[in-house]
Amino acid sequence: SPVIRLMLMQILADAPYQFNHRTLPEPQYDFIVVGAGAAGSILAARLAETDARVLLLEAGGPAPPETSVPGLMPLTLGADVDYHIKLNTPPHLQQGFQDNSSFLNIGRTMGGGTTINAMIYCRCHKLDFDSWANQGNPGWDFESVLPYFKKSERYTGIVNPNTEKYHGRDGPISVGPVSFNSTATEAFLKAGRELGYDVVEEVAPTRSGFVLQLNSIENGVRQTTSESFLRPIVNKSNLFVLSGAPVTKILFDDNKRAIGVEYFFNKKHRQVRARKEVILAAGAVFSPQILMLSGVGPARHLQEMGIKVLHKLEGVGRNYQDHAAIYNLPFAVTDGVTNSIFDFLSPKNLVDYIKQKSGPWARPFGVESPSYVKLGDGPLDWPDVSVPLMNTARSNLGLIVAVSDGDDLSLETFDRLLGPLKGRDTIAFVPMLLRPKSRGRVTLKSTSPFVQPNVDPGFLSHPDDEELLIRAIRFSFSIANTNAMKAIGAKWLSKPLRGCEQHPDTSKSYWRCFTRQLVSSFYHPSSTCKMAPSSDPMAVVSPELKVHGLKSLRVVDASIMPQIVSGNTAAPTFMIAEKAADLIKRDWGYPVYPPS
Ligand SMILES: Cc1cc2nc3c(=O)[nH]c(=O)nc-3n(C[C@H](O)[C@H](O)[C@H](O)COP(=O)(O)OP(=O)(O)OC[C@H]3O[C@@H](n4cnc5c(N)ncnc54)[C@H](O)[C@@H]3O)c2cc1C
Repeated sequence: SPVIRLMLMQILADAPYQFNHRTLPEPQYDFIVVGAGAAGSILAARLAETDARVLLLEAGGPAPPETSVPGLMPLTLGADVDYHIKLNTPPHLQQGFQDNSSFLNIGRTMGGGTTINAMIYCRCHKLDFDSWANQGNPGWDFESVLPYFKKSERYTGIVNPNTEKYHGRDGPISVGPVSFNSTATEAFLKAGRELGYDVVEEVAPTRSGFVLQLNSIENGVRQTTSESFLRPIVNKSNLFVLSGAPVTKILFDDNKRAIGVEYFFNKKHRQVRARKEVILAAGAVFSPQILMLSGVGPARHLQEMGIKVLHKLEGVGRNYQDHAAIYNLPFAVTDGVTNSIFDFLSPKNLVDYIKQKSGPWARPFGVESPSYVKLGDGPLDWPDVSVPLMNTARSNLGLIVAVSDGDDLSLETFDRLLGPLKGRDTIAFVPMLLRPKSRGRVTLKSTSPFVQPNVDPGFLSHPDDEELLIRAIRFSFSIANTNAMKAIGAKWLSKPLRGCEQHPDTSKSYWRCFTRQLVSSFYHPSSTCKMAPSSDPMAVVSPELKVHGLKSLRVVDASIMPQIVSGNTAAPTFMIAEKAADLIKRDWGYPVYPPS
């Protein structure tokens, strides 16, 4: 509520900057960046290092104060800073959710996903990027992109001679190890060793095993790309940031050159011109929506929608990938070994946070430690499954999540899965696929830019994905059955899901039924504007991120990933923006200082 937000603004010295302007943008800029999310905020800031004039347009409003507090992350889900898109899934899937489908959360505010996400800083695997390069994208192999990962990072952890060369120490985004591990997390890492896995550093290029997590948090305050990159340069005269200004269309001349955009601000449609380039950074759902609304995309779909085809590009909105996950595999644990909802409600902990930025409010909410393992077939040592430990499961959290409308399980499923754990300390595993073979699609629902597009995530449409997710569930149970986890009392108490009772308890057919009912998003939509050479029928952008067949238009965000990375998508998106900034500067003759 506005009153609570006002109170928080008074209490929190580090509330996000408001980026308010009293004037409207000028009629023309050199570069127009669409979307101030993970990628857009970085890109606009880097372009403004030159003397070019840069306009950054963001659909959402300023980041509200609660977003700066790591422990309050669940409050943002389903709130006004979240697009909260109901997924389109076939009727045999997701029956465990309200109305048979779950939500996809996407940030709609300054900083985009970085303002509402779980702040996990993940470098992913060397082979992710080598495989991008092998698909015809020179310059995107691991060795070439590593400097761009390091460029945005300000690592605050101690020096480790084995991994120091993979860290950046001078970038704008503060990254550090989790400030506190619960007893449950210690047990989880021990369980990994018991199962024969190493405990490894997140930035190791071939990381495989149980991982010590890194977070983008500094002194108890969330680090977003808008706070880290834009706030320090708000007074630069060549950068104009406008929030609350959704772009509705790209404007083209007769030569298919992007010459500006149409946007909506203060109840009016307006136009602004770009002298050099328009750059879409609206994320994997909205960059394809804007392209399609502008007549760029799959011809038949555009015609069906009554949109004049300016340029046929079959790949726009296709090739959609997300880390399909079972969000909640909850286990009861001994009281006190994990974070509890009551820690958040204690007045002492609130005062600690306000005074010293310490305590549970200062910690990343939820995931403290992931594991990356290979459970599928294939010759390479390239993990295909991740099972993170959530140190506070939803049963414990029922209260908060229900208030924020973020929990979308049906009441019946909630009751069977989490009911038996009510009032107990719990942990949950989140088994997920790192490189799903299924592909989904973003299509238009309406020609209105204010109607969210359809998102069909394609979950389990490839049969191998279902098999692997079942293996991932079983792997979660092997973790729970280790001595280390038994020592903290890990116990499966959930009742069989309705509709799955006919299958013998914990049999493969039971888990198949369970998987189909509960598969959902891990909030990592990507790959809908695939970077690939034009010979690839799904290609949307070139390795320079220029939209094929059009001029002066690029896409720079998570949508360009040819294949989703094997881990959380924010840090790879920072890298994409850092690299794109240099590609653009070089093209226009601005000085480029290659990162070390
Ligand atoms: C709940 C949640 C938890 C997550 N947890 C993690 C995590 O812990 N670690 C991690 O690495 N990743 C995490 N992610 C994913 C990560 O945040 C995203 O992958 C990342 O933000 C994608 O960056 P992007 O630049 O492609 O898009 P976004 O960050 O989504 O930015 C796109 C921006 O464009 C704006 N926009 C959209 N349409 C328009 C328009 N028409 N005009 C103008 N602006 C527009 C949006 O409002 C948004 O601000 C999480 C995501 C969510 C939602």
